Amino acid sequence: MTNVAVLGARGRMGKTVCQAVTDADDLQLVAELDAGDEVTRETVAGADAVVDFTVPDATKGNVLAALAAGCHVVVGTTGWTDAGLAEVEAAAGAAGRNVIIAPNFALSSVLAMHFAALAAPYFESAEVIELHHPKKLDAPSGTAAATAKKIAAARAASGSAAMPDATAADPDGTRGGLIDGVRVHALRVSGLTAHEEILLGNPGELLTIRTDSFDRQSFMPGVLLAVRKVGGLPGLTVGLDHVMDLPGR
Ligand SMILES: NC(=O)C1=CN([C@@H]2O[C@H](COP(=O)(O)OP(=O)(O)OC[C@H]3O[C@@H](n4cnc5c(N)ncnc54)[C@H](OP(=O)(O)O)[C@@H]3O)[C@@H](O)[C@H]2O)C=CC1
Ligand SMILES: O=C(O)C1=N[C@H](C(=O)O)C[C@H](O)C1
Repeated sequence: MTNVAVLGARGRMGKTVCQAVTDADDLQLVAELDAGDEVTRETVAGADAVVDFTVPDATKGNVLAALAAGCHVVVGTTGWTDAGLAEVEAAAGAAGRNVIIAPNFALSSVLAMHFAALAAPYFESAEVIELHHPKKLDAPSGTAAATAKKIAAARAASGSAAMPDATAADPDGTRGGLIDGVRVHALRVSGLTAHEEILLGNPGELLTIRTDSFDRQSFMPGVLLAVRKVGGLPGLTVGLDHVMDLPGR
């Protein structure tokens, strides 16, 4: 039996994770913590693994505290910087505990990112559109940022030329943000949950890769997989694709 503590337990994702852990035969929910609760050896109540779905401003502090409390950590919260990841990697090494951070635990989204990276070298244009519920705090989504970075890395590795774009003026920023040279567009619309579209184009053809999370249940198989695997993946792992060991990575 693996003991699990959930941080952000009163949030949209945290509540869903608490239920999924409770429903799993091999996992036991031992602590539900939220804003205002300290993360200590006592409050995590013997957890082997801590799951963090909180807010970008709090997640790094939570991860460092959970490592100090002797736990492995699985993180879904977005907003990570390279410096923050390096700090966590060092802390995990020092504590002898492991951390998995994934911008998206939905299998459809992990596969969409993977397919986009595989396809990117074959197209001259690539842009990312992410669509979310209006209560989301950060933009662009962590998933869209990761997607853009994977596309950019694949294009760089294959020596792709710069994308064609004749835009000479964009005073209102309607061409979207640029992440590693890839355009990213963020939509916030009531009724949506979490969605992403990746458009890859050549003269006369278009490949559209789309992923839709209609329900937060979609993230649970990935979260539980990470909880079950984190003890065996030394140090810091970023992205569920590494946990799933996808072919062609
Ligand atoms: N990786 C993935 O697959 C997914 C990632 N996410 C990401 O997960 C995060 C949470 O999303 P969501 O559940 O929708 O957000 P919510 O706002 O619904 O939940 C966040 C919860 O964390 C609490 N909280 C705030 N500060 C702290 C703290 N210091 N310690 C503990 N808890 C705290 C909040 O409390 P209060 O409201 O009182 O501030 C709230 O209950 C976001 O970054 C989101 O982008 C979301 C879905 C999937
Ligand atoms: O805030 C959300 O809802 C989501 N956040 C993650 C992100 O920023 O990529 C994952 C998913 O898109 C849902």
